[in-house]
Amino acid sequence: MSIAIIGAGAFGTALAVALSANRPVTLWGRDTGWAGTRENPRLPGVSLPDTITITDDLMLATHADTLLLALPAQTLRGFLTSHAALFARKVLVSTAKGIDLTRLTGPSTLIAETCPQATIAVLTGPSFAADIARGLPTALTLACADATAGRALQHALSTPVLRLYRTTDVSGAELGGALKNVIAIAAGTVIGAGFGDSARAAIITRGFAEMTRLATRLGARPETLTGLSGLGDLTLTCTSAQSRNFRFGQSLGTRAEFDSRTTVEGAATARAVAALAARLGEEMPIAAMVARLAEGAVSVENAMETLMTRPLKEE
Ligand SMILES: NC(=O)C1=CN([C@@H]2O[C@H](COP(=O)(O)OP(=O)(O)OC[C@H]3O[C@@H](n4cnc5c(N)ncnc54)[C@H](O)[C@@H]3O)[C@@H](O)[C@H]2O)C=CC1
Ligand SMILES: O=C(CO)COP(=O)(O)O
Repeated sequence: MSIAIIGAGAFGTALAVALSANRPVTLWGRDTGWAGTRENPRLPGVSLPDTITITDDLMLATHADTLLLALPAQTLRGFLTSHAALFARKVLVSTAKGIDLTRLTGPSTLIAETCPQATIAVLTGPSFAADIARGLPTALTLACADATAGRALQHALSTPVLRLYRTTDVSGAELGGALKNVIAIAAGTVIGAGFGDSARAAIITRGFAEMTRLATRLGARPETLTGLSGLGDLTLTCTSAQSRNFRFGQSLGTRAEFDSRTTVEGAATARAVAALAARLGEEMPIAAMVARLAEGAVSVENAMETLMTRPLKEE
């Protein structure tokens, strides 16, 4: 199996470092002006080994048979549409955590729509780029509907410090990764606003209930949601200031400025979730509130009051 990573942001670069322990890896980025230094400014302090070929030549990168797509979720559809011919018969592994706002689908469906002959997989779970790049022990979910291809990917992408668990539930795995970002914004907001750790625990738990309700309605298996890609990543992202989604939430809570160039997948996904929930007639009060908070349509105090004064119900 030959591997290229498409997207030289923090996560693509971290994956390149981890996987280069097994074999040579190609890392493609649209802006690789930093390549001569062997240090990506998006992942400072990490020196890239010589076994990684850094390139901005997409033709060269797509010589590999297996391509890991490490682009932000809202850019994936446009990127795949523009370059579909290069990706047509590849094994495509998405690492994006989001729901596309225009199509209201996850990355695997975007890939299926643009590259119908590709083998599709999803790599997701609790894993900060900086942790992976430093070689810290990490466990992820590898989801592929084709069990044979999934098994081959699981073995090829595992290393002594990167342990992959396998599932055929692609939809469940990618929805867990997308939805946890929305709840992480809510958790960050609660902490930023000083509502306390008890309120955060409530947001995590009720947020997980929302995640499970929507994902299972969309065909996910409940046990996938309780795995690494769901509960695992939700736990990480709602409790660590390493998370950009959590920090964005904190900035809403404290009314501090936030660098708009930072990748925060949960804001767009919250809007996508609100639209999906309306279409399906599902109640997603926390996600709906995150969508309004991120747009500045409601104050943090009003958001919390609205959530706390909803009609009382069974758990
Ligand atoms: N950073 C992390 O710890 C983790 C990130 N992820 C996911 O990985 C995906 C990528 O995130 P990061 O690498 O962290 O983001 P990043 O913000 O560090 O990098 C994004 C990269 O995508 C490139 N890019 C953006 N639009 C593009 C386009 N239209 N064409 C080509 N390249 C484009 C940018 O130039 C940049 O190199 C996201 O979906 C994120 O949720 C998943 C697990 C962990
Ligand atoms: O998905 C992640 C960890 O698993 C990274 O989270 P952020 O995108 O919020 O930084």
